[in-house]
Amino acid sequence: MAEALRVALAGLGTVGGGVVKLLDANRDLIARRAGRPIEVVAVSARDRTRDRGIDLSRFAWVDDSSSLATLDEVDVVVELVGGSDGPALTLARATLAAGRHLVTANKALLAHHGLELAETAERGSAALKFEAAVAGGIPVIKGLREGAAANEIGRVYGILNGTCNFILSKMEAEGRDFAEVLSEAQALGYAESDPTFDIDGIDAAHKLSILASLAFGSQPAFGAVAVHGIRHVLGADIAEAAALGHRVRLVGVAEAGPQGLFQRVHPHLVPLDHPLAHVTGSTNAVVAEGNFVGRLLFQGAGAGEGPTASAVVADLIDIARGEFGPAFAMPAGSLSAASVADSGERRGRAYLRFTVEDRVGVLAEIAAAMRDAGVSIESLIQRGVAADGRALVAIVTHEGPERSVAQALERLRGSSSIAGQPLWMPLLG
Ligand SMILES: NC(=O)c1ccc[n+]([C@@H]2O[C@H](COP(=O)([O-])OP(=O)(O)OC[C@H]3O[C@@H](n4cnc5c(N)ncnc54)[C@H](O)[C@@H]3O)[C@@H](O)[C@H]2O)c1
Ligand SMILES: N[C@@H](CCO)C(=O)O
Ligand code: NA
Repeated sequence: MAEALRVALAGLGTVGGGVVKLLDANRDLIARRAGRPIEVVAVSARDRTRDRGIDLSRFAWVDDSSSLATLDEVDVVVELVGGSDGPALTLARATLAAGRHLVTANKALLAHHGLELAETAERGSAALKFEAAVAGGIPVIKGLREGAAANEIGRVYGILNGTCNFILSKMEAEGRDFAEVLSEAQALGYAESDPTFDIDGIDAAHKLSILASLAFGSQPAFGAVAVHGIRHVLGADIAEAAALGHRVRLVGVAEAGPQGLFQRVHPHLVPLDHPLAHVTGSTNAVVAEGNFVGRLLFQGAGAGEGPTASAVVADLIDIARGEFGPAFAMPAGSLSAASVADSGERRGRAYLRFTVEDRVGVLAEIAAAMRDAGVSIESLIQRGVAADGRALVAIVTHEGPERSVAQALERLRGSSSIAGQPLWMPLLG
């Protein structure tokens, strides 16, 4: 058998520990499939003494992770530290600049620096691989980059954050509000080190920018994605959505349109006859629409030790086989700049929810604002009066431009009849 592929591993947390365990458990099978053994030779993490349930004495230990990039006996560096900058970026740059291959699960790093890293990788004929970065164990990077490579993609969208999907599913199943469910989601171990990245849609936006790059040949650019999280979704919104035959899901959508590429992460109302409505708990799912292949659905575990390690090691097997090309499906110099999302011209149906004072004229005021902005109302429900004397008004609009809905909301801003911020959610079409 050929010489081993020698791996240096930075980060021994959930994913890094999983990679060591997987390489141990499936050692022989991986060697047969890869045509050569894959061996970890050096590791780096913050705490050398922590018990991780794995024997680290067989690996060289390095305190400064960036020095893994230039260790003599290393072919590939696996970056599982996390963070868009700091030690992860330093290590990624140093590894690729040294002409070494890099595998990473770090979507934040790629969303912010993917273009630069892809250019450096190409200059050094090195691989830059990141299957674990989007939807964890689901082979969606391979699916788009290889499986669907012959297609023009019209739209790619999906549930890209397990933490949010877990929270929304729990709120739905148990009729509870966001704040009550949040701590349970954090205990799952899927949350980012800064959990606001999950809840505010940032993690999903990182992943969406990577998917968009693969699907549309755009430069990965976090700043081009419009981002809204699930913080303001109430249990009552989920109940109204259910009454309307929908479920609330945080969906990232990247779509080619007349104004260029549009990328947005936003809670959506998803109709019950759509597969994404049936994705529950921490599961992820991605849909890609190709002009020859049709609709593809990728679904599975988007996070966790085993599934994420499975994706990291799949990348190592590709490298061991010598199977890799440009990081983002075409040479970095051919990727086009991503246009910044402008939703104004988009058309669709929308859900709007207002918390209102229960008094004469409130509904008329809301209806007038809709009329004046040219928004056509499909249905309107006013629900109950709470102890504080407030009621909930939920509206679904007919299809129309998003700009008109934004104008209606603008007209209502500052109204003394409306408490707090109204919530707007598109219906997934
Ligand atoms: N946990 C998941 O389910 C999951 C899924 C997909 C992608 N990811 C991504 O994988 C990466 C790792 O995530 P995780 O959940 O394993 O994180 P984690 O916090 O469990 O582990 C991070 C590891 O990095 C080490 N570390 C921190 N600073 C370091 C430094 N300067 N040098 C060397 N090591 C350092 C820590 O000691 C720890 O071992 C992140 O980019 C994350 O977004 C995680
Ligand atoms: N925090 C992420 C981990 C996987 O990338 C999630 O909840 O989906
Ligand atoms: Na993946």
